[in-house]
Amino acid sequence: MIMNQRYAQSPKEVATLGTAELRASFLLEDLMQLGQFNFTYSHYDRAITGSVVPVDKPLELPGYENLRSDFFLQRRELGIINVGGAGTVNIDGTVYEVNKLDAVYVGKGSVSVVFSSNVATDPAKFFLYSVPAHKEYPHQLIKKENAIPTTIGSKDTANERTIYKYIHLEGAKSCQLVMGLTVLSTGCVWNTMPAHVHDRRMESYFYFDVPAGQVVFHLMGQPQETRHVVVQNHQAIISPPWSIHSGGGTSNYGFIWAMAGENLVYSDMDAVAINELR
Ligand SMILES: O=C(O)C(=O)C[C@H](O)C(=O)CO
Ligand SMILES: [Zn+2]
Repeated sequence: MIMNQRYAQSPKEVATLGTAELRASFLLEDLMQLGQFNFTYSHYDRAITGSVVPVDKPLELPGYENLRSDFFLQRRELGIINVGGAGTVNIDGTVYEVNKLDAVYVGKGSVSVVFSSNVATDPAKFFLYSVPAHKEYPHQLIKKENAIPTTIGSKDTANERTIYKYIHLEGAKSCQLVMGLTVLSTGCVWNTMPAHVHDRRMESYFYFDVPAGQVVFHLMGQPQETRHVVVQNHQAIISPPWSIHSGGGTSNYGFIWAMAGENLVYSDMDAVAINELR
C-alpha cells in the first residue's frame, strides 16, 4: 500500500500558486472517511497527517511501502486525538478508552495499533499525526479533563479561544511530536490571530466541529505574502515552517494543531503584528 505524498515548496513558489494549485499542495480533503485509514506524507519534517474511522469492526494500523519499514511505527511515534464518538485504541494489547477530545501518545516500536468504535452509529473519528522518532517513550492516554486549559484572546476582537496542550515539553513526553487542540468561544471566529511563524517546526491544522454550511478561511504564506485556503469541517492544512497558520471562520469551531521539528517548546513562536500582515 502506498500513501499520498506532498512535496515541500519554497515561499517563492507558493507566492505564484493559484487557488487550485494551493489547495492541491496544502489542503487534505480526504480525512475521516468511514471504515478506512487516510494518510498523507509531507516532506516538511516528514510528518504524516491522517485519520481512521472504525465503524463496525476494529481497524489495525497498516504498513506502507513509502516507509520502507517492517511496520508503521518501527522508526516513528504517533499522536492520536478523537473528534467523534467514544472508542478504543489497543496498543500491543493495552487498551485505552478514548472519548471525544481525548488524546493518545504511541511510542516508537509499537507493532500493533488497533482502533475501534464503541457504537457503530456514532463512530470514533481519530485524527492521526506521526513523525520520525529516535527513542521509545511510554504510551500515554491524555484525557481532555487533565490537559490544563489556557484561554487567550478576547470576545471584543472575536478571537477568544481555549488551548489544550497534550503532548509537549511539560506534558506527555515525545521525541519531536507536539500536539493539542484549540476551541473557539461562541461568537469568536479568529484562530491564531495575532499570527506567528516558527521556522523550526512544521504544523498541521485539522479543523473540527465546523457547523454544517460554515467554513474557515485558513490563512497561509509568509507574513508579507499571505494566501487563503477555504477549509471545510474535517479537513486539514499542511503548514510549512515559514508560513503563518491562522484563520477566520464563518462561525466558531475547533482545530487540532500538531507539530514536528527542532524542539518541544509550545511557546517557541515568532509573533507577527497584525498590521504587518500583507
Ligand atoms: O489558537 C491559537 O493561537 C493556537 O492554537 C495556535 C497553535 O497552537 C499553534 O499554532 C502552535 O504553534
Ligand atoms: Zn504555530
